[in-house]
This record gives sequence, structure tokens and C-alpha cells, in this order.
Amino acid sequence: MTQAHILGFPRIGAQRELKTALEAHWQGRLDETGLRAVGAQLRREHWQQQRDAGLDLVCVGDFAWYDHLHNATALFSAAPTRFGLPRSIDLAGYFAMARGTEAQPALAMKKWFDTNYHYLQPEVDESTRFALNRDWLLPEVREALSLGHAVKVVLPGPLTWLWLASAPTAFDKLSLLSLLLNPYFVLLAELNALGVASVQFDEPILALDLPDAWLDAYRSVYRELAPVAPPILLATLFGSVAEHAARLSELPIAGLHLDLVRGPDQLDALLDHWPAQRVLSLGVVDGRNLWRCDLRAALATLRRAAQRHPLDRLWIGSSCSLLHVPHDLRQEQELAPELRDWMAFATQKLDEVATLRRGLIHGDAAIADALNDTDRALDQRRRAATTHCAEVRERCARSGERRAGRASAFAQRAAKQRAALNLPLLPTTTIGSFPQTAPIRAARAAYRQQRIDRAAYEATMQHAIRDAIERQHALGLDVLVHGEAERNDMVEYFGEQLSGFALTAHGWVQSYGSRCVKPPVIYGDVSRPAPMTLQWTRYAQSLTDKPLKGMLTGPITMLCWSFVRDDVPRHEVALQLALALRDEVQDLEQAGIGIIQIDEPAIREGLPLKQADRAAYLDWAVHAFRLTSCGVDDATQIHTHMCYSEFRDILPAIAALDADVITIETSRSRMALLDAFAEFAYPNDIGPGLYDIHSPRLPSPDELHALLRRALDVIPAERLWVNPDCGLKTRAWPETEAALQRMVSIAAQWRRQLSAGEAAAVKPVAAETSSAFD
Ligand SMILES: CN1c2c(nc(N)[nH]c2=O)NC[C@@H]1CNc1ccc(C(=O)N[C@@H](CCC(=O)N[C@@H](CCC(=O)N[C@@H](CCC(=O)O)C(=O)O)C(=O)O)C(=O)O)cc1
Ligand SMILES: N[C@@H](CCS)C(=O)O
Ligand SMILES: [Zn+2]
Repeated sequence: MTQAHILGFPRIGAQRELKTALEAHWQGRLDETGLRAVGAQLRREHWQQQRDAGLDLVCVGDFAWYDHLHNATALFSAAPTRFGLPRSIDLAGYFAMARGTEAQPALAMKKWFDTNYHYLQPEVDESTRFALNRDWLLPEVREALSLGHAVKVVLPGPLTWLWLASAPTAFDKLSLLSLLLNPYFVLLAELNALGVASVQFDEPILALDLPDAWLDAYRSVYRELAPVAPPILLATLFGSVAEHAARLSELPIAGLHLDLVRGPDQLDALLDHWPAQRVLSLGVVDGRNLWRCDLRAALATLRRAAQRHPLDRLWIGSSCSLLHVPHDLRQEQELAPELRDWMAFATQKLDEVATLRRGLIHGDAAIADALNDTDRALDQRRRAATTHCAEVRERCARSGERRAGRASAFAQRAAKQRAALNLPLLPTTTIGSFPQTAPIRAARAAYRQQRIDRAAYEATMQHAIRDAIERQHALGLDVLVHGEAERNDMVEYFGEQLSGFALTAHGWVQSYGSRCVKPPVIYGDVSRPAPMTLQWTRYAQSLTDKPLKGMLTGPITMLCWSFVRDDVPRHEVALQLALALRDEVQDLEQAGIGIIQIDEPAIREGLPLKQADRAAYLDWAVHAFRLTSCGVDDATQIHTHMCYSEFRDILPAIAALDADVITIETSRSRMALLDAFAEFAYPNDIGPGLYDIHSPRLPSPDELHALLRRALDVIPAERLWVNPDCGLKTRAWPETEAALQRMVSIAAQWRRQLSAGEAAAVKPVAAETSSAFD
């Protein structure tokens, strides 16, 4: 029977109930029973929503306390031995790996393919062994079955889990595959016995360029698992798998899911190969963006498929999990009705999927109201004057004619900057944000709710900035920042001030663990009506004689971390953003700000998954950054910052950005990334992150010392900066100051020794007793 389903639902809750409960639990204000009750309630509500919308199956296994890949790590008892956990991982052990402990840094956090969601990276080596832990997943399956739902269990495919795991360099992870299949095997047999309707194996790695050995492994995996499992739906997502059509058709699986939003052209290749007696699930409702589905276009695609594949074996779905979109558009009462009419959040997408199923089976007449309403909204969007600005288009056309670049080469600029800034060897700095304290957030909430006026709000922000400057003075940092107190988020803040952007009030999307972001929506041409950061930066600089780093979010990060219009190519939107931000850079320079950081943490994330598409992206992404940054004088120092991504494969593009200084995340990988920068002979200054800011764990002086020493082994001291690996907004002041104090002190020791030519003799400062682990 034609079935309607989604690949997963957001778990954080319409009111971010899971976030609130998790943070209360971590702070000791909610016990495990209370936390579990919140999780169970959310699951119940989300299953009921799927059922009420008319979907044929509900997803079980998409709920996670922190991350769904980490759930599989717990389910298969694959904790790295360094955590010293018992074989059966419990909730406390799960959180210990996610957040780090006094003794152990957390698992590395990595970007989930090209999304802004972060997964916890499993760690494997030749001693890794697996066993099914029945405390995970199975109780949730029983929960859903007992509520009478038709259950589709969602699991990371074994090859995706293994591919994403980190391992020692020379170790072949595939050698663990047969061991990993054992617990899968046992689990699938149990799911079968429980009466689960289907198991969805998410295998997003199929959208990458995979080595043959991994592609070959698909056959043995699914041959082994299929005989004991409920019907297996292998879900591909985030790109086309057309080149694997023949190979996938040979797998002994019941169904295949295609992401037709990211890979619309793959349908024909799959229809050529995919056997008629098996299920083909077509992901036509976009799980990555919030634009309303063009129901007629989606129906046309489905009908084209139905001409070549039996209708009762066609499923209709979301392109990927709805994890990446906010919960419910009905909460957005403050959004302009015109704009709201163009959108669909997760809840509305459930209806879209169900409507498409009805339309496909019963014809247009059965969904006439929905079709007419969509036609009206989409037509209105196409004709809207608010999306088009002739001035912006003309400026972009003019700017596209030339390549942007700094006036002089790095060496000449560096000399002028040294003279202008007068910084010591191994300058110390931070990445931009300081703790977003309760009073800061409360003042912003009060201002938003009009309980305080603009003057009172600004006074609170100025107070926070003054406080941050004083603390940085006391710590002895060399390059100061204003601390970003006034920013709710590094992307949303700019979105609020740029034309062409709209903001939601409740459009939260999980980024990692309990942390959420509210991506702004780019619906029209982008421009900058007025300076965005000048006032705060000037104020901060007025409080110090030290250099103060201006702080901007770069064009590619603005693009990647927003919901972007789908009626204009992404490279054009990037160009518009670059020109708007370029104006801000120049205003900062004119105001006497000698160092300007343009954050581009998302530049790697935007990289297409397939090699063949990468050069074109990197070309326009680098151009956008250079256009933003290169209009300044040689003596103005441009910094950039990147975090939580694998940068090895884009080092030439990173070098082509030609930022004078780059700060990067390296601490969770213990500087492994820095080796890549060194091997590539990265030419400009580097600040490898010396400690992980996403964990409340205080770095020990020994660790800081060892990491700085490793950095000095591969980067000349004259080009090395000392900093944490990302902004400090998620931390509290006591742990922030304690960590920075250690960092500054280690830098000072090395500086003294290097100046005295006695590098080898440097010893770590004595370890302080307490740890700020909370
Ligand atoms: C650097 N990172 C970022 C990514 N993406 C972004 N868009 N931004 C980023 O900074 N991707 C990669 C990483 C991910 N890292 C993080 C780190 C931290 C957070 C985070 O802390 N998120 C906050 C929400 C931040 C925010 O928008 N705050 C607003 C609203 C706060 C709020 O909830 N207010 C309450 C009232 C509170 C009160 O005190 O009364 C309300 O409105 O109901 C603000 O400060 O005004 C989080 O809480 O999860 C995310 C990604
Ligand atoms: N300047 C930002 C960068 C985060 S990636 C911050 O410090 O939070
Ligand atoms: Zn960062």
C-alpha cells in the first residue's frame, strides 16, 4: 500500500521542553525519573502528531537525549575505554561521553554532513567490541507499540556509524564490521518479534564519494541482516545515489528511500533499476528548509514515478529527517502573514506528506483545497515585490566583474600590522563571545517583551561590555573583544539588521545536545540599511588601549546557518551578503578598529558532499569572503575563525581566503588538525584552539602546555596565536576566567622561554586543585 511517512521528527519539543529538562538535570534540579518523563511525553506527543496528520507509520528511534548517533553508540555498548564505563552504558555514562568528565574530554563533536547539526563522533580501534544494550531503543519501541502505533524504527546504518567513527590512522575500520553486525542482528530479530512494521536504516554516507571497499560492504551487511529483520527501508539522504542504482537494486532490502529535494535528477536512474516488487520511497517534502512544498510539482514527480513503478509500492516522505526544521509554524503569530504563508515547519510538513499521498491515490480533486491554497501562496511569493531590490542586483552585477584581493601580499601586510599593533610573541586572544549570563539574557527578553526601553537595554549591554573588558585586562589578554553580549546568536543578530531577512519567534532547531539555534530566514535580496556592530565595538575600544577585535559573521556562515530562499542561486545570495558585510568591515576600519574578525565556521559545512561539485562552491565561497574582507588597508589585520569541521580537504581554499590570522578548533582532536595545516605549509598566522569550550571541563595546565608545545613543533612561534577553540558564550564566568588564566599564563611562560632561547626547558605551571566541572 502507498504509505506516507517522515524520516524523523524534531525531538527538542515545540517549547524546547527537552532542552529545559536536560539543563535542569545536568544542574541537579531534575532527577533521571523526571527527565525520562519529559522524554516519554515528547515522544508520545510526536507520535500522536504523526498519526493525527494521517501518516501510516510513526518513527521510533529518532528521539535522543543528546544525539542520535550517540544513541547507537550506547545501544551497541561502544563506549571508548578511556571513559572507564561499565559495558552497559547508562544515562549518566551517555552524558559523560557527550559532555566530558574531570578525567576525560568529551567525544569529538562533528558536523552531520552539510547541516548545522552536530553529532558525537564514536571512537573505535582494534580492541572495540560490541554488544546489544537492551536498555536503549527497545523500551521506546514497546512504548510506541503499546500506544497502538504502526512503528518504523529508525537506526543509523552500520556502515554510516562506522564510517563516521574516528580510528587510529593505520586501522581499517571495516575490519570491525562483522563484530558490529552481531548486536544489529540480535536487535533486528527482537524488533521482528515485537511486530515492528519496518526498520529504516539511515545511510547518508551513500551521498559521499565512497571507496569501493565500503560500497562492496553494503551487500554483505544487508545480506546478513535482512533475513532476521522486519522489512528494511534503506534511506539515502542529502544527495543523489544515481551512480549506485544498480548496486542498490541488488541488495536484499524491502525498500529504498531517495532524497528528491537534494537529488531530483536521480529518479530516472533509480526507476531504471529498482525492482517493481519493492518499495520506492520518494522524499519530496524538504526536510532541510522551511519553504512550503509546491504540491503540484511534487505530485507531478510522484505521478511520473507511478507510471514506471507500481503505485502501491511507492511511499511518500520527507527528503530527510525533519530534525533540521522548526516545530510548528502556528506559533509564529508575529511573522508577517505574507511570509508565513510561504512556509511550512515540521508539523505542517506532516500534513504536506499526507496530502500528497491522498492526491496521488485519489487524484487532484481529493486535495483541491490544499492545491488551491498552495497555488495562491506560491503565486503570491513569485510576484512579491519584497523579494527583489534593483539596487542590490545592480551592485552585485558590478562587483562580479572583478576578483577581490588585498593590496599587498601577506608578508608585507604582516610587517605593517606588527608595527601598528605592537603585539608580543604568541599573542593571546579569545574567539569573540563571553558568557551570555542570566542578566544579559533576561535584559534581552525584557526588551523584546517591551518591559524595558532601548536605553535601559543598551545600558545593560554596555555594562556587560565594560565588565568583559575589565576581566580581559585583569587576565592580561593581548587582543581584546567586546564579548558579543548584545548578540542573541552570531547569525540571528545580523539577520535582524539586514534587509531581506525575516526572524521567527519560536523557530528553534537543535544544534547539539541541549543547544538550539533560531536560523533567520533569507526571503529577499540582502542589503545593510545601517551599521550593525559599530556602536558596540567603538564603545568597547573606548575602554581600552589594547587592540580590540571587531567581530562579524562571514557571508558563507550567514548563508549556511540561515534558511535560504530557493528562488535565487545560493552563490548570488552569498554575493549579496558579502557586499553588505563589506560595508560593515569598512565602517569598522574607518572607526579605527585595527583588527576585524570575520567568522566563517560554516565554510566547510557548505562544501558539497560530492567531490565533483566542490570546486565551483569553493570558488564562489572564497570570492565572497575576499569581497567582504579585502577592501581594507594593509595595516588592518583580518582574522577568521572556523570550528567543528574537518578542514583538511579544503586547506587550499582556506589559504586562498588570505586572512591574516585564522583561529581553528583543534583541542578535541588533540591538535591533529594542526598537523594538516603544517603539512600544507599554511602561510599566514594560526591560532589553534588550546581548549574545548563546549565542555564545562577545566583544561589542566599540563594539557594546555602539551598542546601549545605540539603547536610550536609545527608552526613557527612568530606565526602562532594562543586562544580557546571557539566562543565562550555557553560557559559561566568562573570557569571561563579560570581556563583563560591558565592559558595566558602558559603563553607567558613559553614567550619568556622562547625569547630567552630556552624552549625545551619550559615546564607547565603547577596544577591548581579545583576543577570547574559542572
Ligand atoms: C558556534 N555555533 C553556532 C552555530 N549556529 C549558530 N546559528 N550560531 C552559533 O553560535 N553552529 C555551530 C555552533 C553551535 N554552537 C552553539 C552554541 C551555543 C548555542 C546556544 O547557546 N543557543 C542558545 C540560544 C541562543 C539564543 O538565541 N539566545 C537568545 C534567546 C534566549 C532564550 O531562550 N530566551 C528565553 C528567555 C530567557 C530569559 O532569560 O528570560 C526565551 O526567549 O524564551 C537570547 O540570548 O536572546 C540555547 O539556549 O540553546 C547554540 C549553538
Ligand atoms: N565569534 C563567535 C564565533 C563562534 S563560531 C563566538 O565567539 O561565539
Ligand atoms: Zn567557533
